[in-house]
Amino acid sequence: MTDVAIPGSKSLTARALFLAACADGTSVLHRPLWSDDTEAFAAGLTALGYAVEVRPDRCTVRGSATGPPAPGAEVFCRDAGTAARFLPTLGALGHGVFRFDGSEQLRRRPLGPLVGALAALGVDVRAEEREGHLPVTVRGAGLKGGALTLDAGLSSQFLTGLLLAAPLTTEGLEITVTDLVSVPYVEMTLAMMRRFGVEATRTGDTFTVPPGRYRAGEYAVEPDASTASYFLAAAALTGRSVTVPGLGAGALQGDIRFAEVLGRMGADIALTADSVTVTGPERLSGVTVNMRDISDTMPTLAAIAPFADGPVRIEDVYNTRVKECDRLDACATNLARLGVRVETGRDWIQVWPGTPRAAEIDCRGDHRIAMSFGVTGLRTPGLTLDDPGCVKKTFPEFHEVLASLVREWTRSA
Ligand SMILES: O=C(O)C1=C[C@@H](OP(=O)(O)O)[C@@H](O)[C@H](O)C1
Ligand SMILES: C=C(OP(=O)(O)O)C(=O)O
Repeated sequence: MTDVAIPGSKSLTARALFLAACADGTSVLHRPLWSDDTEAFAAGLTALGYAVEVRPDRCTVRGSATGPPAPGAEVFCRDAGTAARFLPTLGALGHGVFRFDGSEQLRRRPLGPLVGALAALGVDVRAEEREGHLPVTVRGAGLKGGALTLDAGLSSQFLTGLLLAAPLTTEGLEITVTDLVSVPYVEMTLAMMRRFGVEATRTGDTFTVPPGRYRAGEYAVEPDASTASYFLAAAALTGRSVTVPGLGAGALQGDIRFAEVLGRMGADIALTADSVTVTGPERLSGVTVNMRDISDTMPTLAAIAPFADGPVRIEDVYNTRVKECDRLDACATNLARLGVRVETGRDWIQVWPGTPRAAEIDCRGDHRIAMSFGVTGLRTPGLTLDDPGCVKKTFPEFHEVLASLVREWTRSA
């Protein structure tokens, strides 16, 4: 059995940074993730005037319960969806002109529902070039709050951005969603808000957040469950065992449920309060799985799917088409390059058993495509990635950690 140390959760780090920035007093975050996305998030907070002190294993944030201290800012979100969908709500709480922009990749991704929601709340918010996309300028004048409807069918991040900011509005927010994906991320948001002292409620499709004050404190970030999926998949694919310490039954991240999917494919799963272990079977079985709640792990499953003894079908993942790239298309195109039979529809992908042959993977600048097919490479001699460095978005050391896992397996064989 091999322990793999996984860096902190991107989603928990971003939420903890936001909440600490909005709390009264100074907060300390332990074991946050430092990667391109969370560095962009922290730099965004610094631009907004918050005092953020970054150390490798710890981060200190001095909060302001009355919105961003800066009288205006330019915030560059790089490739980070979290920064683009959470930080503009801070601009709306502030007083001044706040401009948000991102990489070409992030500019392509949808932002319309958040822009529309802020406008419905009376905020002066404008997309500069293309409706519903970065760059946007927010002229903050404090946020009164109120009731609104929101379409979160392309991304739950629009809802999370509004929920996190809601307690700092004068009247609170009542948000009714007409559609919602990635529900566990919203549950994570509500749990984190509670951890920082604010109770939001959900009744059916309506989320209600009263005005309130976040409490500063200490917060320890769990290892990232989406990152863990590559190492759990590696164990499932090779018949080996991997344990991820620090990530167990009490995890706040929905992506821990990827282990259950591997269990349905015949892997042995041991979940304790604070660890998960996957042991691969002789041969994986085919499976049909709805991944609407855990769609960041869709590429992980698609990339090991050819090695199952029957078809693997992944359903209800339309919104993976508007992530760092069109992930359904990227998975299908790369599997086809490897000589594997694959078919996709609007919101699904099906992969048939096959023996992948050597090919170069077109990563499309997407860390999850690179990491997922990096795992395929464990059983595909000659597989290469055209852009291995794109893993820096969430796990700059991915390739070294995977290689050292393989070295350890070889030593113990
Ligand atoms: O709120 C979050 O931290 C995230 C929500 C999910 O996005 P969508 O809601 O767009 O699916 C997920 O894919 C992303 O990696 C992180
Ligand atoms: C979709 C992702 O990131 P984000 O939306 O936070 O940019 C991801 O990490 O897979």
